[in-house]
Amino acid sequence: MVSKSRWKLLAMLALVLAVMVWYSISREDSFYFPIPEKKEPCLQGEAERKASKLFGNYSREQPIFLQLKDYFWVKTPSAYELPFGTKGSEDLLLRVLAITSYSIPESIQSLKCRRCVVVGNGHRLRNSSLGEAINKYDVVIRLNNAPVAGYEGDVGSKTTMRLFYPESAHFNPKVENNPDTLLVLVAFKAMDFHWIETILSDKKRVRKGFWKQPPLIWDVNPKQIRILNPFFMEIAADKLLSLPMQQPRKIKQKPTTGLLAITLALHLCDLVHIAGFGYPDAHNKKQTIHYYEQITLKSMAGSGHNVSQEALAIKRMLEIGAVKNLTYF
Ligand SMILES: CC(=O)N[C@H]1[C@H]([C@H](O)[C@H](O)CO)O[C@](OP(=O)(O)OC[C@H]2O[C@@H](n3ccc(N)nc3=O)[C@H](O)[C@@H]2O)(C(=O)O)C[C@@H]1O
Ligand SMILES: CO[C@@H]1[C@H](O)[C@@H](O)[C@H](O[C@H]2[C@H](O)[C@@H](NC(C)=O)[C@H](OCc3ccccc3)O[C@@H]2CO)O[C@@H]1CO
Repeated sequence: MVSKSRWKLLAMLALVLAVMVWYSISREDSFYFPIPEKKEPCLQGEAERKASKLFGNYSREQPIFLQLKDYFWVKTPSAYELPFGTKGSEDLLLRVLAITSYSIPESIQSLKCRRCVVVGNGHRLRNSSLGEAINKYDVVIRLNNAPVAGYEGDVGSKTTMRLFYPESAHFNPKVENNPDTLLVLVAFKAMDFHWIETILSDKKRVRKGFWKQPPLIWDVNPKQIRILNPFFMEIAADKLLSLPMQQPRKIKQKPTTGLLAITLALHLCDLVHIAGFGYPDAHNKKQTIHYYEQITLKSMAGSGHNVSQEALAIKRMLEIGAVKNLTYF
């Protein structure tokens, strides 16, 4: 016969177990009883296979970031000037790569299947509550000076990479990035290389030559800096937007940083999701375009972007399943 005290002990144990189960479920992180996280299935090479329909068979050998070691081995110099190539900016670039020349971190390189999300700066992210979902991707790519502080619920807080140029660099990079965020410089003109050189080697800053004043003091760890291979700009411009690579006009046509980031993600990742992409239609003069500030399409006059052409390119990517959209389009 089981004694009364044994029954009591069993009842106590059952109660403790029940509390543990309840606590685990209510915490959602399943500390006691791990439930496998329901992540999107990731198929190795899937993004590349789908993207080849858009890009054709372009070289997958191209490095994501420019590094001194690759640069010296380049047999044929770049055919295009910035932002589509490095022609004419070689000396400046070499000086930059002598200071900062790092590759993809092992934590990304070693992933068997890379799930990536590109977070555009569009207003569609406002009140989206996508923050938690965004933080779950292996690689979160953000753009320009888009903030996370105060918007975590909608846009998340993880930032694996942030693409930027001097005029779009956040003045307070430590607040809006993680300590290991890769700050990826997209160079549009030779002065952009010069700016990063002056920042990293603390040389005399130059104020002229920018269309908007970039930070003069920029508190970042040089190990976080990467220089994006202009090849991706060439691919986005040529294959997605059919832009001419040599443009004589003053306002040169170029892809937006977001379209560039999607192009890069299709090269780097196995699964590519996007969020926060899509502009209001051209007649909508009052709709604010960003999730973090009140500006309209008018602010983009003179930018050299063709947002309707880009929308078509993104729609095509969605149709063939190369990317999936977390917001509406
Ligand atoms: C005034 C101006 O030059 N605005 C440009 C701004 C500005 O320089 C930076 O925000 C820094 O202040 O940068 C751009 O882009 P921006 O920083 O606005 O947005 C980043 C990317 O998100 C996508 N986007 C944004 C808003 C929206 N409603 N729909 C979207 O799809 C786009 O793909 C966009 O690239 C840029 O770099 O491309 C493009 C904008 O033209
Ligand atoms: C991805 O492009 C970035 C951004 O989205 C564009 O709006 C911006 O366009 C600027 C353009 O690059 C500038 N051209 C040059 C040669 O610098 C243009 O310059 C006109 C100008 C010059 C001096 C003072 C004010 C304006 O300004 C455009 C913005 O209005 O380019 C970004 C990448 O740099």
